[in-house]
Amino acid sequence: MPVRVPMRSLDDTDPISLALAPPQDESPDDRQKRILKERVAKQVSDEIDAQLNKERQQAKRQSKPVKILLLGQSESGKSTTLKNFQLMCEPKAFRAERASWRAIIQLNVIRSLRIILEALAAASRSGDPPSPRSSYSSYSSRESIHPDSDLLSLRTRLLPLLEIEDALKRRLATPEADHLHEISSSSATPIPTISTIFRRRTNNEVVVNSSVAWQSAFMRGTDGRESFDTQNAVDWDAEDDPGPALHARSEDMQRLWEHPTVRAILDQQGIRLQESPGFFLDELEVVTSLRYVPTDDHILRARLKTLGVSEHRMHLTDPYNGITREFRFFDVGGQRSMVRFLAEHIISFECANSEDKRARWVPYFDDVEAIIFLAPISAFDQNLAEDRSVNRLADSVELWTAITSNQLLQKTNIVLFLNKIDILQAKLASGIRFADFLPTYGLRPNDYDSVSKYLRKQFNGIMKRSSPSPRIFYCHLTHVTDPKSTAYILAGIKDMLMRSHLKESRLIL
Ligand SMILES: Nc1nc2c(ncn2[C@@H]2O[C@H](COP(=O)(O)OP(=O)(O)OP(=O)(O)O)[C@@H](O)[C@H]2O)c(=O)[nH]1
Ligand SMILES: [Mg+2]
Repeated sequence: MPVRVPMRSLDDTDPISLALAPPQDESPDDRQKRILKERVAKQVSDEIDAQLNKERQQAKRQSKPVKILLLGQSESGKSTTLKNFQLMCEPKAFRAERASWRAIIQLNVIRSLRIILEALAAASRSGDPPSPRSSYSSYSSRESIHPDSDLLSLRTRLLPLLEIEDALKRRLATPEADHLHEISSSSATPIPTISTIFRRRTNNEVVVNSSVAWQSAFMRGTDGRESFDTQNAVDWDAEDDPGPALHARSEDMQRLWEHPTVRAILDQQGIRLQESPGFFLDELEVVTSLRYVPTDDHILRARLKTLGVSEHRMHLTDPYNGITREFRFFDVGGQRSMVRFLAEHIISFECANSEDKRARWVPYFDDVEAIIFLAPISAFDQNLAEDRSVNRLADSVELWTAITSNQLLQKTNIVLFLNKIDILQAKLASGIRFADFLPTYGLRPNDYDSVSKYLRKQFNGIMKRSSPSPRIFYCHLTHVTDPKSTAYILAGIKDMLMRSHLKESRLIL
């Protein structure tokens, strides 16, 4: 016969319920008092919840989006900083774009290959070596080196790969991408851009206006689930996928890159590929593997030049009070004319005579909460691609002066990133002398600590002298392709902006 076990309610065994249960010998009077006390406590708790809710709603209604402008010359790291923000705050969205970045990295590899093949062609031609061809060149005249027949046949085998560049660019320019742009510009705030989607070479670079959904051209249709984060996002069977062709020639490319004569020719022509953006030749085996999907690190290092201004919106939550705020980032393509135009006309009083342009642009830059200004301090020995007579560091200094002296921006927080410190360290360690390019540096030591300290002081001095009213000097020495150190800095900036924005909205004192 089965034994009957007395039934116990779940609450009888739950230690929390047991602890909160009234004493067993509670008198009717005590019970009355307890119930009253509990009612009062619940009322207070409900009132606090309602107040918090009200504050959140009020914050939502009252607060305008936090607008952040990313400024700096081309290749200073603005888009990479934005990618870091995305990686930190919206990692799922960041990783959803892996398939698209795979295509950009393939373009970057082909670009490096083209530079090498062109250098070989130049070296094999008798006569004078070529003149410097990029801002990464500092041609030093020496006796020319000629590629041997083995190298020339390697070159012949690799030449057809250059056609991949055109195929990828054709995909970037799919009708779908154009269509998506139309949708985005009619449903969200349209940004006046120089062009919608752009696929031409500027200084041998592919340029895309990243406000356009160019990414869709390389992603397999998906419903936005986790699959984005996996190999599923890549359409491995796409007919025009360059992956198999790159894989088939991977060993040849590695042989080319590691060939001592190639290194000598590049060196002679002053081409320092390792320092150039989108450099992946040291990882050819990985990036040309058949099922290659970029890592976070690769995405940060991929190079895609920004054209015009692109707007990115993110919703960030303040961990202290749970209030979510919209952040709008304006990534201003660093082409010289664009940045200067912005600095000198759009966001200044001087544009009184160009009312029309001002009216069109000001809504985007009005009420800018903060500017993140990037100066790539490793570029002290390079000249601008747009104007060979201008040193890149001097250009950054000039731009910094224009921004910090701008009347309209006098209340705007400006955060300075002295960026690309990894390249600066490597350059100084290799013996390149800072004082050779900046004579005022004088006889100070040619090491990273001294140079970075000196530059920090110079940028601070300029801000102090040129700012219309005193402001705090926020400055970070950054290496924005390193997500860990960058996340730490960006988290601090995010908190600062949340706080100052709340203060302005009078939501905190
Ligand atoms: N080694 C190194 N590379 C960096 C660093 N910051 C950016 N880069 C690389 O430099 C290249 C240019 O960076 P971007 O973020 O595209 O530069 P940008 O300022 O947006 O340039 P534009 O779009 O032309 O205005 C990319 O390939 C980045 O990965 C850095 O701190 N160290
Ligand atoms: Mg950019």
